[in-house]
Amino acid sequence: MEQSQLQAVWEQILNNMRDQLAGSAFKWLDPVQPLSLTDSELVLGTQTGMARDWITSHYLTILEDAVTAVLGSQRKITMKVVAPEGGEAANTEQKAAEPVKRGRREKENPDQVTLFHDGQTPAADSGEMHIVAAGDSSSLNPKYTFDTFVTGSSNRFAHAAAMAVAESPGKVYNPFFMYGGVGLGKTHLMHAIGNRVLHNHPEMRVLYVSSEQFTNEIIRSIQEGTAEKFRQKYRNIDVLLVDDIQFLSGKTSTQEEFFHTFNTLHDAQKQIILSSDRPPREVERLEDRLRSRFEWGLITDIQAPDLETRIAILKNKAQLDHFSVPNDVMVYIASRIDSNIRELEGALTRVVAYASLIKKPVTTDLVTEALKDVFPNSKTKEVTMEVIQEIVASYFKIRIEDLHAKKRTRTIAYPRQIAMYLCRELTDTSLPQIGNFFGGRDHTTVLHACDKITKEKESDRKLTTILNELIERIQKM
Ligand SMILES: Nc1ncnc2c1ncn2[C@@H]1O[C@H](COP(=O)(O)OP(=O)(O)OP(=O)(O)O)[C@@H](O)[C@H]1O
Repeated sequence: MEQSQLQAVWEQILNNMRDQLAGSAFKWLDPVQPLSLTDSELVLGTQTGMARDWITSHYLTILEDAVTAVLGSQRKITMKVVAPEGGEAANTEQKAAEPVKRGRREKENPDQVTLFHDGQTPAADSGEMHIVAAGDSSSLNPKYTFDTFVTGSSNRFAHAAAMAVAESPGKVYNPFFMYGGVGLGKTHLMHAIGNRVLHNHPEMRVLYVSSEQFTNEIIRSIQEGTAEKFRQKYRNIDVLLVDDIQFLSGKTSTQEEFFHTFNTLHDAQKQIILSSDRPPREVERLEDRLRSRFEWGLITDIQAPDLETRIAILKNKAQLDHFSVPNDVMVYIASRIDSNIRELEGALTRVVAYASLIKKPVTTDLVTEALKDVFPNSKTKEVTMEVIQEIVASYFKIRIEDLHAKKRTRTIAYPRQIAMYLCRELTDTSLPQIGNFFGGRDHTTVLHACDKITKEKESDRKLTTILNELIERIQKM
């Protein structure tokens, strides 16, 4: 398996564990390197024996479950100590004991972790400090940016509002509250805001925490009598991002503390960004004074993506992870997983890993095999240009021959362009092959049609609806 694929599989495994583990676990897990994967074993590398032993004794079961969930079957997990680049393993014992403590601030306050907006550790003397985050908070994921976020009608508004907030923190919508179902991109957008703010204002202090981490910190500060230190930290930041706020439900003392943090930051025109699986009014056992504050700024929802957006998300993922996956396979997966984007991406990773392990090309047949527990009764269907022409012709009430003919009237040319676009998007035929199939046209005509439809659908909602309807029908054939 190629290293980039292996890395993508490993990230999927990490993501799977993120749902179950506190952020502190990732101090240990994030530096782990995947070394090899076969159909029986996953070999992982740590930088020290201590990290290896800690992970084995604390996280092995969850790791094994995550591996099974992502790959569809069990693997033996072997952990090896490997020396980090440019260093000897023996020298790094100390470092790995505190794997993510880096940068200069740690010396001043051991409870703080210094994180860098590009996810890299700068040279020790560069002085480039961008963000100070809580000791057990997760770092901003450098991959979660606006550039890697695919928009469609389900999330366009949330995306635009998030961009506006990122460009003018504390000035436009405060607080900015996003809600939506599981795995629909709330965390991604929050990180994208944080990353953009740090890109524009490297001097700003941005803090991302889950509600669970926030609660744990409060409890610890109460137990350890360090409440003042906690307040200092939370009330001295420029952008506070709190994820999954619904978990504050019923936690009276956390809500009390959060209320004061909120007021201090808001009064100082610092940006507050919150996410939840439901709107503020539906979060149970939440104090009214907090609920009403959550409603002060802008509330926006993220819906489940439509089929076109799901396909676009998979294409984006395939490109980012250097997966070579035929279009019809992506359409096939996207048409079957219609709510959770995490699952959608997970399915793609699993298919690619499966194909690589059994050394077979990625086809819809292989998808059925790799994902048999995800879609138990599915049959393989191949999307062909014939099927696309048939569906498009019947939808626009024209004849299939019209799609081949030379006619250029809009009633014919427009459906023809849509049909060409769909052939390009849903099958793996080349531009000349499509041109040939549509009455011997030149490949530049096909290219023009594809570009035109791609551009128009950005602003034309009706066209997006038509395309979705057509893809649904094509899939049902
Ligand atoms: N529009 C999108 N474009 C690209 N990737 C996306 C998009 N929406 C979600 N994803 C990806 O899907 C995965 C799940 O998204 P994310 O973790 O942001 O969901 P969430 O809404 O925060 O879920 P949860 O409710 O479980 O916290 C991530 O890998 C994210 O990058």
